[in-house]
Amino acid sequence: MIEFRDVSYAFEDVPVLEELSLSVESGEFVVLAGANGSGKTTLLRHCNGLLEPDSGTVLVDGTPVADDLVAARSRVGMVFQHPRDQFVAATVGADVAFGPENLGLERSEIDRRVEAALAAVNMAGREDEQIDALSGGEQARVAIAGALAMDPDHLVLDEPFTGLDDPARRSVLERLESLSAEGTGVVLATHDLRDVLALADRLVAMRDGRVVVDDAPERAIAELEGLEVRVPEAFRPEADRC
Ligand SMILES: Nc1ncnc2c1ncn2[C@@H]1O[C@H](COP(=O)(O)OP(=O)(O)OP(=O)(O)O)[C@@H](O)[C@H]1O
Repeated sequence: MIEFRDVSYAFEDVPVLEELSLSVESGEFVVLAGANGSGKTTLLRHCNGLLEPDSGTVLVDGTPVADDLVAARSRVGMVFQHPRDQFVAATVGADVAFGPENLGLERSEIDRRVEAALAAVNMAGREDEQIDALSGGEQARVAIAGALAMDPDHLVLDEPFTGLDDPARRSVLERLESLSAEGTGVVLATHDLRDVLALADRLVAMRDGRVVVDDAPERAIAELEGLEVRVPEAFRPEADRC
């Protein structure tokens, strides 16, 4: 479980998270929505200690992140908004293998994970390609594959669909759905609620650093008015459709 308990955080003196509490159970699929600047990225960066709360606590499986950064970072797989920030190797295969290698796994298991993770993002067989030579969408897919290959207990993804074409997006969604069914907790921040609402157990929406909606998707969408969250047509009440 990932648990935020009364978390407050400010950049300089500007409050960004305000006494925010939220829990995500193992195996739960939570979609995080909210207008630009509502605090989603700031919240997610607390999951593995990239940011530390000014007050309050973030716990991963019961242990405060600050007490055991290594445990938090191996349990929580993160996919950042800007994939370039997370590459550590020059080629696709070496980058995706980096995390499993650090876990000390056997070579055959590492190779199996790299192959499966690349297949899940429609990048099968592209291990030898240079990351610098990939398009933005392809780099985003490699970043997701890197997190998948860690086989983490929880996956936290910040706008993972930016630049992804439809087949890649569908492939990633299918993988997230099966991971969640197998017990991996998924937290996905996105502006693009297309398709993800059908998979989500909960939709959490933020405004001004607080959680203002936390409900099953079908109920939550009725509470999103005024939050600048665009609800896909299929989920809107018939009267609101164009
Ligand atoms: N490094 C930083 N220094 C100062 N202020 C920051 C920094 N990062 C974010 N902020 C501010 O914190 C607030 C929340 O930003 P955050 O990126 O968490 O929002 P978000 O909900 O993820 O937005 P978006 O949907 O645009 O990605 C914004 O007002 C932003 O300007």
